[in-house]
Amino acid sequence: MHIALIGASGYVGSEFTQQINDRGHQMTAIGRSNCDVYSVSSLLSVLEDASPDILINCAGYTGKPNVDACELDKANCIAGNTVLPGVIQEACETIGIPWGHVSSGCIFTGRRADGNGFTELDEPNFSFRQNNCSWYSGTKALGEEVLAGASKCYIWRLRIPFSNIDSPRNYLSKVQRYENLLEAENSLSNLPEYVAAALDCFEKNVPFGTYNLTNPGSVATSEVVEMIKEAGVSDKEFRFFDSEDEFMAKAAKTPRSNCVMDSSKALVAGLKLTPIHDCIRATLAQWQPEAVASDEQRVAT
Ligand SMILES: NC(=O)C1=CN([C@@H]2O[C@H](COP(=O)(O)OP(=O)(O)OC[C@H]3O[C@@H](n4cnc5c(N)ncnc54)[C@H](OP(=O)(O)O)[C@@H]3O)[C@@H](O)[C@H]2O)C=CC1
Ligand SMILES: Cc1cn([C@H]2C[C@H](O)[C@@H](COP(=O)(O)OP(=O)(O)O[C@H]3O[C@@H](C)C(=O)[C@@H](O)[C@H]3O)O2)c(=O)[nH]c1=O
Repeated sequence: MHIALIGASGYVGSEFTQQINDRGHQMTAIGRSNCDVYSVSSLLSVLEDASPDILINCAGYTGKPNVDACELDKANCIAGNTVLPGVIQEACETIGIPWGHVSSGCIFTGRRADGNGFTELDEPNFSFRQNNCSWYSGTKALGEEVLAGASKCYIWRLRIPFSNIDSPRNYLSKVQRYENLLEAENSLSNLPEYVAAALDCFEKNVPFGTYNLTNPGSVATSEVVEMIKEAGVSDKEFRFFDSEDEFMAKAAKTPRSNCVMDSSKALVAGLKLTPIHDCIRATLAQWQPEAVASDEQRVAT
């Protein structure tokens, strides 16, 4: 299969690149360096030259080191997360290729009123419509609205990614590096499993639509800390904020989405996502501290 990948240079895009190569697919990377990605005609011209079978969009604006930074660059953020998916949709539909878009679970907060996790049928409750969200989350929710009714399109929701490779973007690293932690319950996505599930959608002819690609279940920050200690990955004295108010006052500029998601639609479709506690333990057992991590040592857990 020949895959056009938009956003290959990023954290999520690097994992897609690795797995696309590992699976023996051909790949054409498209980005701002070789295309005006906001122009349908420019994008079409690159796509017509390359003639891919499918397209994957993992470009977007996340803010660095975290979503607080999106509050300072709102135009770029809404361009990358809301406008860009619409341009890509138009281009893909014009040439009739299937495609997938990396969305985020950060368009939800908490749990559903019935206590269950949010499914793909639930309306985002952390969005501009609720007027309760960060700029980042608002733009991601709007990005999904832009794609409502898209044909031959997957929307894959990723949420707080982690892997065994220590890095500033990895949630398991963030937990070890933050001075103080917010106690919260979250569904999370193991990045290698997320990317494998996304690629499997095409290979297994999974029906198009939206999928919560989070590892089944949810986990509290304090449980993650216990697993890090049990695995011998860190013996740090972890400290917690007393409350969300203290977190907001001392460490954050904009509210965070902490939420529980239901991934049963993905599991029923045959996508592989390991239950969250098992997955975190397996990931920590293969932990590669940043200083020694390299391509050769990379293990897909
Ligand atoms: N990392 C995370 O925690 C999560 C990420 N996601 C989503 O995954 C996607 C990728 O995130 P991640 O890999 O972490 O981000 P990175 O910042 O690591 O990479 C972003 C990629 O998108 C491109 N890009 C950034 N801003 C724009 C823009 N305004 N217009 C066009 N292209 C842009 C960059 O290209 P260039 O080389 O040109 O700068 C780069 O390839 C995003 O859509 C994000 O919302 C979802 C949930 C969690
Ligand atoms: C800043 C900070 C966050 N946290 C917590 C809050 C939250 O539960 C968790 C993650 O918050 P961060 O600020 O690190 O990350 P944030 O930028 O909110 O992360 C998000 O990035 C975007 C791109 C997404 O789409 C999300 O899925 C998620 O990965 O860490 C602390 O415990 N202590 C801290 O000092």
